[in-house]
Amino acid sequence: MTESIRFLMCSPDHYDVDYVINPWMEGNIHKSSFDKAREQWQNLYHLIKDHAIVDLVTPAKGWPDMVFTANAGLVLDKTVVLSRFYHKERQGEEPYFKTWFESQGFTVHELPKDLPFEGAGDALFDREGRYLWAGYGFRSELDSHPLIAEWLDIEVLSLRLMDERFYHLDTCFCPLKGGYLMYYPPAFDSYSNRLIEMRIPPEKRIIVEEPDAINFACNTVNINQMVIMNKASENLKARIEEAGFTVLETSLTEFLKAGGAAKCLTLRVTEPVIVDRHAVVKVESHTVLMEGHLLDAGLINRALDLVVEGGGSFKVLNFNLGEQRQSTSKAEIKISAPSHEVMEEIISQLIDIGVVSLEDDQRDARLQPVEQDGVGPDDFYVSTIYPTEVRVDGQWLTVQHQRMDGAIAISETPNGLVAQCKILRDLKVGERVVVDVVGLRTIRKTESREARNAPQEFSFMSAGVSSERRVELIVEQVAWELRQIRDRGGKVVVTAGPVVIHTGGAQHLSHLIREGYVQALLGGNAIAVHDMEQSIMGTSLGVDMKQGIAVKGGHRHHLKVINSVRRYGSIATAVENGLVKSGVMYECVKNNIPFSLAGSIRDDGPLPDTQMDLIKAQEDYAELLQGADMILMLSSMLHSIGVGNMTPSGVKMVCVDINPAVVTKLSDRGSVESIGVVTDVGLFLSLLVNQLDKLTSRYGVVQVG
Ligand SMILES: NC(=O)c1ccc[n+]([C@@H]2O[C@H](COP(=O)([O-])OP(=O)(O)OC[C@H]3O[C@@H](n4cnc5c(N)ncnc54)[C@H](O)[C@@H]3O)[C@@H](O)[C@H]2O)c1
Ligand SMILES: NC(=[NH2+])NCCC[C@H](N)C(=O)O
Repeated sequence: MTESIRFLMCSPDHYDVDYVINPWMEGNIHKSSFDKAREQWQNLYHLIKDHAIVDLVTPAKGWPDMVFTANAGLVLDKTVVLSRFYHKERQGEEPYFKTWFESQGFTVHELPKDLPFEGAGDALFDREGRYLWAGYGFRSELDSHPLIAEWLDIEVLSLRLMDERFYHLDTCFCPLKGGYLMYYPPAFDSYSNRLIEMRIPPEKRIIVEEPDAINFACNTVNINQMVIMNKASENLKARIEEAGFTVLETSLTEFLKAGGAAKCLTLRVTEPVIVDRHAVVKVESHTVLMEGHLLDAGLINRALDLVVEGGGSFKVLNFNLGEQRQSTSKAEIKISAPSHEVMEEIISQLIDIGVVSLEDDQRDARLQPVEQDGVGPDDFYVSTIYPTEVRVDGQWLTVQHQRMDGAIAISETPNGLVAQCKILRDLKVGERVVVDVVGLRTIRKTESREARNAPQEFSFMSAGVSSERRVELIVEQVAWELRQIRDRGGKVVVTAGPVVIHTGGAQHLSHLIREGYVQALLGGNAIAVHDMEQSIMGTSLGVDMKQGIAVKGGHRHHLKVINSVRRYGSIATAVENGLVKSGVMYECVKNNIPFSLAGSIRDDGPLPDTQMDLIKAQEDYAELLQGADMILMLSSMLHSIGVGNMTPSGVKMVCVDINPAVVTKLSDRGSVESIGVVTDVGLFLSLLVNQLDKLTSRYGVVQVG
């Protein structure tokens, strides 16, 4: 017997599966056998007793899970951090464990009431005593880790649990003597896995596979070179033995029904104490403010989900609920993350949805100089579509040329500091670029309840993909908007792919251009080629547009068209000389509508107007997009995504595509102004033109094209 090692156990007099608080208990209510449980517990008790001292705490009636003493608290030396159970089903165990610890002369630390932490079930010492691994995600809150680090004066490494079957750290993670670690990696998020790999060298990692993990192989009691567990496969046993341990199996099936096994049934009350240790904790906290229709627009849910999905945790410090339909709510939320890196990622996503960091009222943004033209600092802040402000030298600057996926560059000008969004290639030495996420805020329009809720006639719908039956309603809305924009002299930009022509949409798009509904056209080589092919030869990609059948030799038509237009030197000259007599390109030229054709690797020809210098093409696109009120994106994934990336929020975007995935990608920018329509583009355009004609005649201004 090793005198210096002691464990605390609790006999299963009142043990049963009485309720469900973890997936193992489901379907097992009152299914464990009392006699068998007692026998299994006795076997474990004697096995441990042969090698260590076992103390017993008196079981209390009505608290069936009290057998799992690992959850009593976390002990180091003569100090204990008492558990604060997450579920009320176990909270009644707390006073019994507290009394026991006090009777044994421990100094007992108690966490605040609303800060769950489930003791040694969720916190495991490295067996060399160097640091503490602490789990969070299901039963214990990340915010408990800094307090534990302080009280036990030890470095805490936070690990996030992801699989609810492994809801306590000790169900999937077991540090062993000699710096070994037996664990089941898929139970953790990638950040935690990296942290583990940084601390434990590969030769000391004993990876447990799922079949062993679900037999609670990681839930092991380690006494020197011995490991006691419910069950292990031959393969796992061999690997553990290779590391120098003896494996003792003892069946604990009745306790598995409650979600526990060997380690859960014990609490080690003598832990190796390293004298030279210090409290270190990487957990960071940050207080943020949210304002708006937090409940009815679902903003608070989105924010809290982002925090949790990002690996952080939160505490709502204040919530001021707006009392009336039009009033907004306000919430102050404390966010915690296991490291600065994780915090940065979470905050940057929260900034995107308009959350304001409270500390940032006092903090300037962090800037780093551009050291090479066209290259940003490593962790530059990636811009979004939302209007952004950045705090430099104590003043908030509005970022100019807002766009997605750029960097924010600060330059000194004779008129003072200027902040602007720049794509990486445009960064210049002499500018400074925002890194990290401090000193930044985005300005979000308060979304009204109505905009977020079910679509109403003539109100622009919230972001989301429409179902087929809503297409007509959307067409009505788009038609209404197009008319409004035209009447007030606004700007509509169309980006379109060749499918518009193949689906018979050319005549409708031509109509829109002729009627003044389009102020710029963006596309590629193909739309122009197929449109002019239809105009000159009556086919589109060799298919007769009237009869819908392929014409003999038709596959060469578009090349002939390209060749003819090349002879004229430009589309405009070809139109002026009567080669092209109708269609989309014809209307553009005739109505002085600027267009930009961006080249691609698959282009035939190309047409003389197709810009094969892609940087120049992007600049042309950006210029034509300036000041747009609405962008109609018609069946071109390539050009639509390109356009989406350079457009700030506030511009209405309508994306029409037959593929829901494309529509979702484009319309899901989180802004109310984007709308997706999953339908055939030819059909959409024909409905749109019809509706516009109806609207126009309703106003008594019938215009004949
Ligand atoms: N001959 C040529 O030079 C030639 C030919 C084809 C494409 N290209 C070039 O290739 C690039 C990409 O072309 P793209 O824009 O056609 O391709 P793309 O793949 O980017 O987009 C086509 C989109 O149309 C959608 N679509 C298909 N049928 C539809 C329908 N009936 N209704 C609505 N949506 C429908 C698809 O889901 C897809 O998202 C462009 O630059 C283009 O100019 C050149
Ligand atoms: N340390 C452990 N993993 N303990 C297992 C506890 C089981 C108990 N039924 C619970 O869900 O809380």
